[in-house]
Order: sequence, then structure tokens, then C-alpha cells
Amino acid sequence: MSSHLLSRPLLLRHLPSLSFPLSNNRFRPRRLSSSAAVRPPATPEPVVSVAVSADDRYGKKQIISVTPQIYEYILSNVREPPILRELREETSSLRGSQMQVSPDQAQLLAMLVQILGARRCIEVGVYTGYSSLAVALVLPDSGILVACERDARCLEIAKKYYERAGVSHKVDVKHCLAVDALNSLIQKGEAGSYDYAFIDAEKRMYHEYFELLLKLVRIGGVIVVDNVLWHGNVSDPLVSDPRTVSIRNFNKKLFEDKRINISMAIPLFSLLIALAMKYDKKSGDTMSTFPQPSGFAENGSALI
Ligand SMILES: C[S@@+](CC[C@H](N)C(=O)[O-])C[C@H]1O[C@@H](n2cnc3c(N)ncnc32)[C@H](O)[C@@H]1O
Repeated sequence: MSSHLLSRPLLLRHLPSLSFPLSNNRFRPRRLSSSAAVRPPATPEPVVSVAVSADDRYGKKQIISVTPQIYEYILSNVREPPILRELREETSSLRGSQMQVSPDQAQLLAMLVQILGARRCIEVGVYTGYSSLAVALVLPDSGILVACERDARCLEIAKKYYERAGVSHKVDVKHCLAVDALNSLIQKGEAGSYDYAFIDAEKRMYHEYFELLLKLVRIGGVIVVDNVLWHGNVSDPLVSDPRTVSIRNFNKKLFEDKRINISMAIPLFSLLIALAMKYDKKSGDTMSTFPQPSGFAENGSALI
């Protein structure tokens, strides 16, 4: 999240072009070659591109870049509920299917909700419902997820899956512009009553969504923001299309915002999630207001 970090380009130490058979989970790539067949090397080679900061003061801390093979491995370690898999597969043939969060991201969002002990959640940008269903599945029966989406056809699919998963009673679908839905929640007196929010809609509206959601979440509540790297474009000063500029400015604003604690996490390909936890200005405390996560003991979570 830090503009300090962003201002220091990462050096990418990488192997030559690599290709990865997606079905093979072993960490051994094949080098691309102009000649025909290439024998696999006798000894295993490192398979990852490694990035280190150009600034020596970060030491030799290395960050691996996620190759298709590594990503395949991550995906093979996701416990994706069958109903989510069905929704993902139905969505895969639709226009915009690349927009839905990946199974590993959905698993993380669901775990965050569980760790928070969240009962009241908001999602801005539902599409066909993958991330919202992942959250609704782990909410307690009395929990509620306000799901904001402007596209009626997407919502039909989402509602079908909420129904099939038996979570419809936990999802309050708002078919309208997200800003209108959020303003109406504030007008109804619901400010400070939500535990968790996920922003995943129009990139140039991130500032507006964030300000409204910051009113709606409680102290210690968490706002998760998708796509804050925007395909890596935010770190490239030569890229200046409106969406990139908007997300770059948004990241800077969050970094400087004293009302929240922040963390930029989970780099997967071009995606990166930012977390903002609402801060208590008076006590400087975000933790003391956390409720005990309900059902935590029987549904133990492991963050690995
Ligand atoms: C990236 S997709 C959401 C993906 C979803 N979170 C998932 O994991 O499946 C963004 C969605 O936001 C919706 N959207 C964009 N602008 C919106 C707005 N102003 N109000 C409500 N929904 C909006 C789009 O119609 C689209 O379905």
C-alpha cells in the first residue's frame, strides 16, 4: 500500500520464458526453446521469478512471482464448496467471467468474515454472486449480506445460487447503483453497524464507495478492496489511463488516511487486495471492539 514502496521499483530476477503444463503440479518448468523438443533438466531448477527491492535497505527479501504452475498448485489446495464450483463453472462461459474473484480469494474473504465474527456485511459489485455466496455460506443464520449490483441478468444467476445454497435469507439483494444503496443504508440509520465490506465494482468510484462504507462499518470493521494493483499498472508511471490513475490516487489516499489501519496483501497475478480497518480515533484502538467470533471453536480456521 505504501507509496514509499511503490516509488521504488522492484527488480525482477527471472528465468527466461517458461511454459508450464497446467496439469502438472510439480515445480519444474520447461524452458521455451526455438528448437523442437526440449528434454526436462536432470536436476530440478528453480521455477519462479524472484523479485527483490531495488532499495538495499529492504535487505535481500525475495518475493516470488506466481507462475501458472504455482497458481495451479494454490488452486489445488482450495477447499471450494461444490455449490461455488458449480457457480464458477456456469459463469465461466459468460461475458465478464474474468471479473469474478478466484476460489483462493473467495476462501480468504470467507475466512476474514469468520475471523471477524462478522454478522453484517456489504458487497459492492456482485456480478453472478461468487464472492457474495462464499461470504453468505459462512455467515451465521442471523447474519446479513447486503449485495449491491446494477445488472439484473447477473443478479438472476446470483439469486438462483443463493436459493440453491439455502442462504437467500442471509442476502439482501439491492438491484441499483451501489452508491444509492449505500446512501440509503446510511439514511436508514445503519452507520457504524457493519463488520465487513467488499469493494469490487466500478474502479473510478472507489473513493465514493470507500467513504460511504467507512461510515457504515463499525470501529474494527474491515473494508476489503479488490484490484488495487490494477494489472500492475499503478506502479508504472507511464500508464495514465483514467482507471489506473483513479486506483493509484485511491491507494495514495488510503496510505495517508489516519482513520484506518491498512494492509496491501495477497498478490495474485494482476490482482491485489487492500484491507482497511476502521480506527477508533479516541482510544487509538481497533481491537477492543471485536466481538468473539461466533462458532469459531467448532469451525476452526487455518490461515496458511
Ligand atoms: C468485478 S465484478 C464483481 C465480481 C464479484 N465480486 C464476484 O466475485 O463474482 C463488478 C460488478 O460490479 C457491477 N457494477 C459496476 N458498477 C456498479 C455500480 N455503480 N453499482 C452497482 N454495481 C456495479 C458490475 O455490473 C459487475 O457485475
